[in-house]
Amino acid sequence: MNRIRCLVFNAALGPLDYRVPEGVEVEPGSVVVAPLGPRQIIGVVWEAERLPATEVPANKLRPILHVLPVPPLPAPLRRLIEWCADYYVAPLAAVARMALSSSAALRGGGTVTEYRLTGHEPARLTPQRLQAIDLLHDQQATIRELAEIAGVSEGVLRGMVNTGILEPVLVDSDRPYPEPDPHFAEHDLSPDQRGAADRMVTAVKAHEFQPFLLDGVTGSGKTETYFEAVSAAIEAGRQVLVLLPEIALTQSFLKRFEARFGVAPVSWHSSLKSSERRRAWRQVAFGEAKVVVGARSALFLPFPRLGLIVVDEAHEISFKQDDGVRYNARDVAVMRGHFEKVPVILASATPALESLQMAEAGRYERLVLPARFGGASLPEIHIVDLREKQPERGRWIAPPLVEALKERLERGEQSLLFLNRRGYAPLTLCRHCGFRFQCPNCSAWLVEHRLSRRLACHHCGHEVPTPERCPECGEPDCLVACGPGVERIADEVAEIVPEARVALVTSDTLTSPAKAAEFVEMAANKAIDVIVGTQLVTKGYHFPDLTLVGVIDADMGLEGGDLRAAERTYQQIAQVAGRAGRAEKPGEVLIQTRHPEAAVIAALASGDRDAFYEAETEARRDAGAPPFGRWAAIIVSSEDEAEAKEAARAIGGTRPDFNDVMILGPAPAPLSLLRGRYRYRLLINARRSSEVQKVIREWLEPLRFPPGVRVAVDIDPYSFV
Ligand SMILES: Nc1ncnc2c1ncn2[C@@H]1O[C@H](COP(=O)(O)OP(=O)(O)OP(=O)(O)O)[C@@H](O)[C@H]1O
Ligand SMILES: [Zn+2]
Repeated sequence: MNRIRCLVFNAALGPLDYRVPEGVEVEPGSVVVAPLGPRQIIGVVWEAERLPATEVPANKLRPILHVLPVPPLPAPLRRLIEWCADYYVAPLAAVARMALSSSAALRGGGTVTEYRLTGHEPARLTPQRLQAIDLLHDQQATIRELAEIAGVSEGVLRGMVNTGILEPVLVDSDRPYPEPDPHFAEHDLSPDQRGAADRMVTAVKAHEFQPFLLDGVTGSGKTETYFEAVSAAIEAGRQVLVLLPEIALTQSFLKRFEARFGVAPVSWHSSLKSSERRRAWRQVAFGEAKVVVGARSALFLPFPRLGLIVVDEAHEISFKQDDGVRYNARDVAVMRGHFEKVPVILASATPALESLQMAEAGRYERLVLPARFGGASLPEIHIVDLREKQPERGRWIAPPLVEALKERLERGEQSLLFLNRRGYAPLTLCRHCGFRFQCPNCSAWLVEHRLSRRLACHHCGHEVPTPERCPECGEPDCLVACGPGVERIADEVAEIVPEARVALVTSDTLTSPAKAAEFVEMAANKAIDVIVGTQLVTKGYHFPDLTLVGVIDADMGLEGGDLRAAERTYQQIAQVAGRAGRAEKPGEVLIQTRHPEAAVIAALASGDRDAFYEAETEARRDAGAPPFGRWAAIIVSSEDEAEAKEAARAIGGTRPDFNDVMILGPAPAPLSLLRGRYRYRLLINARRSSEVQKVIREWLEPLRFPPGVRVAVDIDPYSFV
């Protein structure tokens, strides 16, 4: 058989058939280069019977040009790609592209030239060269990447190579990673940890699909416990994938992994240099990289010998991708485990209701760690009713929290204040004329960032310098900040306890893995007294001297009114509370709220997680919401408002009529303008058993739209804006 079918990476084309020239070997999964008109395209050989296409007569078939020097995408990964395309109503090629995530890796191994400082510094330097020298310490990368880091042109750097300030280094992109040693530093596990670990290890050894919900309170040692399963997989000669929700968490994970296994694992995330990406992808594909820790995109790496998947902090919503292929990495991880026939561990102290429900139904095995490791107790939780205990005018920290902060400082212990809002203030207006700063590309207010003296949109990244005068009425010094952001809270802390060393931790300050590492280092060495942070500091971290957690505004997350608002609030506050008192010294948590009577606040105060989840489960059941019913969204957008509206109306006008499917809209999306595109949404609610995907596919397939219109389908949406 020398006819092959290829999945090609061109949005406008379906699968194409080609001929395999004499002497060339391909198999399903092979990555090939094929001609398309005068151009060349990359394709993946696929089983023809699984990928219908129009048959081309044999004499018209063009031969493929060559096979790329990488192993074929393994069959379980091909099945996963098909499943994702089908489940998330996405083009197969768009999903497959996520597996071929390093184009350099596809071209083969070989060497890359990178550059680094030599230490030689001429006496006279241009300002640009000085800037480059300042910023390139400890960096080694290609000229293009260094230019980005240093903020100078590639020409400047080339000049520096010529004068010996920078030197070339040849890097072999196929050099292997050091191997983790499963027995490097084994820990004695507590009886609860042992019980859970044994179950997971048995499943790893049996090499069978088994999802586990590792449900352990904060500080119970979930990481140490699943490390046992990782160890068993390495020993069995298999590869392991650990998914983390954020790059910021990777740093402390790398350290802990190294302490247990002797070397750091291979990491995979969006800020890898291209040479690191190429090396990691190839080492994974050849089965050489043993343990990979990564963000959700690591899920599509071509592991040939996977033995275990771990999803840590599995409840995190950042596992949901909200553009391109809109998938949920937690769910896709379970499916990959299914196709690979390996166990999948979902670890969390605050599991998603969906995951608990799967455990209830017997589909996941629930392993419980009911207590903190080493005898530490869970922190005491107190509610601060803001209606009775008001902060001073223009302040946000109420007297009980002020007192607690001062006390910690006197005792030399650390505090953490949590507010999930970046910047100084969420809204800025003119005192004189009432003008409000709005994003030109989005229906959203600009957020003041005082540290960088800018007003920024948190949706599209649009930024302007904070003006001296109101752009509307021209008054000078008339801008007022409304409401708090973390920067404002940090200022307030500095006023309350001026001697305290305050660290602001948000995605604006922890901008790289190196910055994250620096923060962890400082906090662990007690060079920080008070941490003020967004959701970035709520999970994963383990600082033994941190004994006070203050939640500035527990009501904030409840305002949006979205399906998961209460659950998310519970998770966020329980996680941040879980940072307190993790070692010998007991922890205390103060939660500021105007609604102490709200079910979620009451549950947090009493620590009665089960009651909260039960009530929430009943509410979801009544509403036909997940996991009992299905939601899906269709989002229509265009830069032209009328065009978007017309397309949404056309979709609405052909809505199918089913008894068990309810279709709402089209209506302008709550965020009706985003990144310059006008948006309309339709929401679909269906009973669990009905096939929402099939309904949507058949509904949208016959419709045609102008080229400027985008129609996105979001199955199991998390975002309702
Ligand atoms: N068996 C053990 N031997 C030694 N140290 C342990 C053991 N189990 C846990 N620890 C230590 O206890 C601390 C808390 O454990 P870990 O961070 O794994 O908890 P966790 O359950 O992941 O918490 P969270 O969900 O809050 O992130 C860590 O410093 C960890 O190294
Ligand atoms: Zn914007």
